[in-house]
Amino acid sequence: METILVPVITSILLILLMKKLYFQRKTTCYNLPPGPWKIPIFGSMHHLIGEHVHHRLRRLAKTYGPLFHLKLGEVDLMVITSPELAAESMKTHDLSFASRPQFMGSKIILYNSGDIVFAPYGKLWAQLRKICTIELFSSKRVKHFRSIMDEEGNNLIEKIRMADGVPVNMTEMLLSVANTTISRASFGMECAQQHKIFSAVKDTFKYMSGFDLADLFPSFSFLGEITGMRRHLEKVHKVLDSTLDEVFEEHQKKSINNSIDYLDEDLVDVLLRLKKTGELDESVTLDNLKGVIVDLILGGTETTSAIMEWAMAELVRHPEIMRKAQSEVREAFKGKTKLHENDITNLPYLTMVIKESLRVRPPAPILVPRYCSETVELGGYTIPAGSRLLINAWAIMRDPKYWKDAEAFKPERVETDEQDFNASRFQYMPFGGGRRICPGVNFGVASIEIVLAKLLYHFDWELPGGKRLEELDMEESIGLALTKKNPLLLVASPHK
Ligand code: HEM
Repeated sequence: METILVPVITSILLILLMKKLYFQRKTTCYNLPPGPWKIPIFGSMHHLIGEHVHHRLRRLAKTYGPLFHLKLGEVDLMVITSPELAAESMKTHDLSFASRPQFMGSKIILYNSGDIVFAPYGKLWAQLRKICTIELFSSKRVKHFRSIMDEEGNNLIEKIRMADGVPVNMTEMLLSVANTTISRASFGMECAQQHKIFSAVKDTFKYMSGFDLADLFPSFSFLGEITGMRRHLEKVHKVLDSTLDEVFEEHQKKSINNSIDYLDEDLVDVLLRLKKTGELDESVTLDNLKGVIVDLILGGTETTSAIMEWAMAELVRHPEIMRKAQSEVREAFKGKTKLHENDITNLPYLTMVIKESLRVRPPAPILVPRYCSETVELGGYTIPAGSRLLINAWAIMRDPKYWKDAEAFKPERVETDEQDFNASRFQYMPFGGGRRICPGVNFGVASIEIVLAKLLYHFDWELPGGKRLEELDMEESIGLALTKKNPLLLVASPHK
């Protein structure tokens, strides 16, 4: 019976899809950017198979130019691979591209995309974004959170010390530091539900890329049913939602019994205070606040740990650069038994190492997709309303047209090239750009800086088992962020 059902269902599906796509095609006739050849129904999907999407998209840009078009099922996807066009989309036409596409994952997990990352451009997004800028990541608050980063950095140093020369799994340890830092900033010191929440979030990110069948054929929502995606997401959402409810309730109870000082507030406290004091628009619900917390975990954990991991791998591969970075830190803090975060403010060479790591290994290589809300002209082509836009920041930041010796890891280049985090020149934009630029830049960079400074100050580093530097594999894997495929194992010897 099953053997008959599968081809029957597939055929019905194909007929329905063809009919729909045929009628769609007849109604539109735009001057679209060029793109590779397509097959019926699936369009250019087959061009994305075989390697990581940022690599594949760079290869396609070499043939079709800095703005090309992919038809992926029902979706028109535009891909930008030049700073000029990135600026056009994020500056000149910032408003037209300020929205996000709506994915099944973001709708189910993030309260109908009622969070910051996936909210369509509009009133809700503006409210949540304002909370981020004024409250969650204000310089005062980030300064306060630096003490959490400091403590977590010290705990890491102790763990590595205890390994006593046995190779340590830096990948695992750095992720744990990033997770604990975000957890403490969000929920406070003790959060019994932390692991449940983090593992539920981890369970969902693979459905947020927009490349799932249900997201490429959005008007055929039953595809989510057939592939099992909807069921899985709903199950995870239920666990995540009820656990976040518990955390919010506990915080609410705590705030009724005690008044909490500004600097003792964790991020859940801040969100609840804003809700209680009526500083938020009435349309902002508790679900939106839970969505914000999920965003902080999604956006602020693996991105930060990935860059610390890549930076350590690059430093170990380049002993000259490692020596220079270590000399800077060791000279600055000579004689101290412990580095305090207050001291870690003026380390220009370390900042260069971080900026260069973000250039060669941006944690979000194709940023976060944008949605075109009105038809615009871009680079001499028409981008129809409803198209999705990807900016291949990874390819732009490795383009030899803009970067000398582009593939090489050279922190010194930061002295001559402008690499600011605000993407004022769109050759460098690890945090995106325009009005949806990452709001967690200061938080992220502070944690990376504090942890790396401590690692470099306290230890000398080498590969285990007498491995040669060239043997350190730098293979990539893409999950929530661009990470090393294989864990980074290093031997640490305490610096006397
Ligand atoms: C090295 C660390 C990080 C990198 C490379 C990074 C990168 C990015 C990128 C590329 C975007 C999309 C920007 C765009 O569309 O133009 C983004 C958005 C976002 N990031 Fe980050 N991020 C980092 C750390 C953080 C941290 C620590 C947090 C919070 C704890 C955070 C929260 C967010 C949020 C909420 C958004 C959505 C903004 C919006 O849509 O308005 N990120 N990030």
